[in-house]
Amino acid sequence: MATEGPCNMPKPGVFDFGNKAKQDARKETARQNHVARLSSLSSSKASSQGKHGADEKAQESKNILVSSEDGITKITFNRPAKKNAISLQMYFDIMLALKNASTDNSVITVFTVLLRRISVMCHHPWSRRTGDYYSSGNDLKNSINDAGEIQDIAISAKRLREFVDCFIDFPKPLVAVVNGPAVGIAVTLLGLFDAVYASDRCNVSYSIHPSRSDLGSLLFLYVSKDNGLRQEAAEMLLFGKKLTAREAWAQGLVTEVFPESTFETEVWTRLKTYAKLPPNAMRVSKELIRKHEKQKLHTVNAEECAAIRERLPIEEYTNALRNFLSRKAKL
Ligand SMILES: CCCCCCCCCCC/C=C/C(=O)SCCNC(=O)CCNC(=O)[C@H](O)C(C)(C)COP(=O)(O)OP(=O)(O)OC[C@H]1O[C@@H](n2cnc3c(N)ncnc32)[C@H](O)[C@@H]1OP(=O)(O)O
Repeated sequence: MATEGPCNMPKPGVFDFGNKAKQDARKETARQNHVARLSSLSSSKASSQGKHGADEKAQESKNILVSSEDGITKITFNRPAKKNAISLQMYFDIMLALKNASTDNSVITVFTVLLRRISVMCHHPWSRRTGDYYSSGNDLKNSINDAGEIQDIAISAKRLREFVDCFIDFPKPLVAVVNGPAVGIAVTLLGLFDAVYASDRCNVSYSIHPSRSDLGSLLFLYVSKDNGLRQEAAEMLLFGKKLTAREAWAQGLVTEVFPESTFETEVWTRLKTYAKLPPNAMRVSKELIRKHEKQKLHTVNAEECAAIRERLPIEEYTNALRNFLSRKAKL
């Protein structure tokens, strides 16, 4: 049986587990391609990191834009057609952007989404509004290979651990400007920022269907703390309860909520002021503030990724993916 080249056989439905035995060879090739893809992304990351010095120009990337101005390095999600779902390439682009930002001349690093301009029938020729979503979380197609099979949870879990570690260890002030709903890992990461500014049109949710492969322990650590909010945190993580920006603020996941109409102006004015503060003092201060919890975060991250690798209920996960991909289920 051919194991390379285009597949002219009728394609089995996504996750159609019947009659797959004949396709073992092709599946193995697809698996190897997937691993090779992950490895090549990983090694291109390493080689680009070698090339990028502290002051070199920002990386070029379609779905993750990086720019630096007024002491602020901006890392911008730019995949609006997919609600800013984070593809494999984007994970690596973000890691590279963080690595570069940690040594560039900027004072603060900010995550945000690209603003889209839409034409509206009103006094102003253009009205500005944010893209739909801050991010819809992990791209659910990341763990599917060319043959439509669930693939390589182990390698993904390892990479995921490295990815989250980049946020835990980031040395400069890290700010999220959340001007749209956030889902899944995009919410988990919020707990690792030094400030999270949200517009009142944003909500956060953890995903109601089990396609979430992030098990939420990192986030629980943050939002539950000792502040008596353990049940509320568990409700979001276990049952996928969607929180408004204000509810997320009450849980300590958002620093401040702004009205959508003034969000951009207020937030960026503030950030530009912060970026004029003494950078070294901020770095040292961040190091001291985070020092004691860092080890705990690394431990929880490692445990979570090990649980993803060893204990993820594959059947529930594949069913949920199948339902999403066949448009039967959404958040
Ligand atoms: C360093 C390497 C690391 C390796 C990484 C391995 C990964 C490990 C796992 C990490 C743990 C993370 C967990 C999570 O983040 S779980 C959360 C995943 N997200 C979701 O479950 C959300 C799914 N999306 C939805 O429910 C809806 O799309 C949504 C409610 C967000 C919006 O609905 P709406 O009706 O407004 O829009 P559409 O559904 O029509 O979406 C428009 C297009 O966007 C595509 N889309 C949206 N979200 C995703 C997604 N998360 N993954 C993939 N694609 C997504 C959607 O399919 C539409 O595309 P088409 O127009 O082509 O159909």
